[in-house]
Amino acid sequence: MSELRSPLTLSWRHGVAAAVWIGIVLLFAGLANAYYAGLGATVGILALLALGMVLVTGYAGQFSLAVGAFYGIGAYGSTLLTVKYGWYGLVALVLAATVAGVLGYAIARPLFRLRGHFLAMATLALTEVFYLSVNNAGFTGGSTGMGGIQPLDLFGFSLSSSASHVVVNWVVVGLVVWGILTLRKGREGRALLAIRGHEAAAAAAGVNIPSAKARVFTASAVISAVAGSLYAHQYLYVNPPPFGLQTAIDVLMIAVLGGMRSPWGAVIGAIALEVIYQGIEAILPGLLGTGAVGAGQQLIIGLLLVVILVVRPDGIAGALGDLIGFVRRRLGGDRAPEAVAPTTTQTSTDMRALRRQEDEAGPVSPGSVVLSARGLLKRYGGVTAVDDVDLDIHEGEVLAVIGPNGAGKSTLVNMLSGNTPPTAGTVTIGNVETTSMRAHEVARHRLSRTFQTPCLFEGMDVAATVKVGAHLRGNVGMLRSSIPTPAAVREERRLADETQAVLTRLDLAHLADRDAKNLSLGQQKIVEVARALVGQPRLILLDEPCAGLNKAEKASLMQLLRALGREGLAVLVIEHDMEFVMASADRVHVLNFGKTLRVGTPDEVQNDHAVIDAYLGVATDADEAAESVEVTH
Ligand SMILES: Nc1ncnc2c1ncn2[C@@H]1O[C@H](COP(=O)(O)OP(=O)(O)OP(=O)(O)O)[C@@H](O)[C@H]1O
Repeated sequence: MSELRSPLTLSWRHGVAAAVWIGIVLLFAGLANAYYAGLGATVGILALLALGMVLVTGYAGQFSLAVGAFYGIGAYGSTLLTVKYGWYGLVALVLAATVAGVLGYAIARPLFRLRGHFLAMATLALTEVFYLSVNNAGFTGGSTGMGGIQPLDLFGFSLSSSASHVVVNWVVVGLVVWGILTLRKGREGRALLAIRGHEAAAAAAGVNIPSAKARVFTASAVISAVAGSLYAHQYLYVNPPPFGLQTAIDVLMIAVLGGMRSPWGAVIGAIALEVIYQGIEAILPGLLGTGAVGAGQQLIIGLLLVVILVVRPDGIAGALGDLIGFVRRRLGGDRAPEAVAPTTTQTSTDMRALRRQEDEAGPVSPGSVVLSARGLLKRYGGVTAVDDVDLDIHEGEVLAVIGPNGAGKSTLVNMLSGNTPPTAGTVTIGNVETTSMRAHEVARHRLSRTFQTPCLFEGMDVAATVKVGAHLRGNVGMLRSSIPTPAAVREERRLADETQAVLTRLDLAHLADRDAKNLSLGQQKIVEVARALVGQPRLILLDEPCAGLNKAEKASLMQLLRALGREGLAVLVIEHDMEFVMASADRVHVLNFGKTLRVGTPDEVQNDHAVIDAYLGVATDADEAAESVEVTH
């Protein structure tokens, strides 16, 4: 269902879901004997650890194995505070989780400069460092560990039975699942998914990537520490092994098995792994003898993971999600989503005639300079991609940047938007110099952009993809959108309305709940334009928006750009389609080998011999070149 139609809200359905959850937990706690209740409580702790991994790895796409360290901080923190200093258990739990959160936040910035397997190695090293530290430190009891921990006391009610552990652990799991599901519907959750999908596009939408990664890592550290604290109060004894590499690997197995992209994956994975272990323990001794259990478990789980990774990388939760979708469609009589043909209300495709109509609709009168670039230079080693370019974009103006392949057009736009730092030169937006700002900081000056290759986000529908562009139109943070507070709900409604307005304007409303990645290239390009517009920019940069568009769609886009200009927006468009450029632009900036070749009106440029020679091709006369309808590269 579209994110627009399934908004962030607090309804009676949440109450029913909570009642069902608690009912199942109480039923299990009441029916299970002490052995199975203990097992159930431990599975709850593992589910919590996997939920932390879902946040960092599944949502934000950052592969972290630091879970062992924060789990241990929670367990040892609670133990030290309660056993050595006599603190009240709940207060110790909160303090241990706070310490884990603060530590997580402090190390996140340097840590997330790393990517991929370097990040995985560094986070695994954190777990190992923690393990070695507690294993060798005297005050933690070294390899012997520490005992004497008392059961958690919940306002006079001692949680000493296995049944009470089940209830507490699974209520905490339920709260975290709800928080993570809710987070996904708000601006912070969307920002995380956008980071996972395409960092440059997320930054261009105004997402502060280092800060978002640090916050999600902090949240994950806190969840892991709470799990550690619950572990300590359940087992009443801590020693180093549960907080080492093996736990990090077990939690990874749970997340992979259940599915990393959904909090349900963590719950399903934790239960499934335990059921598989129990099944192997029950069946294997009869077949191969008791000695085969250990190796058999490793082998079967390993094979299962390989199969899951190959067949269903989104795990059991992903497969179940598809099954539920299928059943719902069958019951509702819906058909599976089909490819949607490009649609447009545009009937005429004669761009010159349309331009005349647009000019009659109201003249575009360029206002003050919105963006000014001076002496922009970009070198990549020996290649000078952009060479001493000056450029001004005015309010209400459509400026086209054209030039042969490799002329430096995309590099120029990347420097204007903060995606690429210039080697020399300055960029000023309004009165503010933005030269050395990063993309998310430049976006705050109401600059939006699209990319040459559409940058969409895995698993997001069109509505949510577009809503990412409204990131800077809201300010609700991670905690408030996980709860969700009335302010968060109000903000989401406003963002949904603004998104709906842009979708309607761009003829995309009927695609709102389609997976954006499944659309045609042309539709994906328009979705990107919508994402850029929903942020209500004063300057929009479009990198080859016509690629993949049919004639009618190009004509619609051309009319849209003219209309945006009339509304006072400054538009910079890179395009190879000359018919589109000549019809939509007020001025054309021609680049060749990184240098400015000519700046002028469409008429001036298309009659310029230097431009014809360099870009439009050696023509016998200017008119012939002007007639060159489409230049493809
Ligand atoms: N990250 C990079 N590292 C090295 N060279 C680069 C990099 N990005 C661009 N270049 C080089 O800079 C020059 C300009 O590239 P750019 O992509 O800006 O051109 P363009 O005009 O946008 O081309 P096209 O129309 O094909 O998109 C090219 O020679 C390109 O190979």
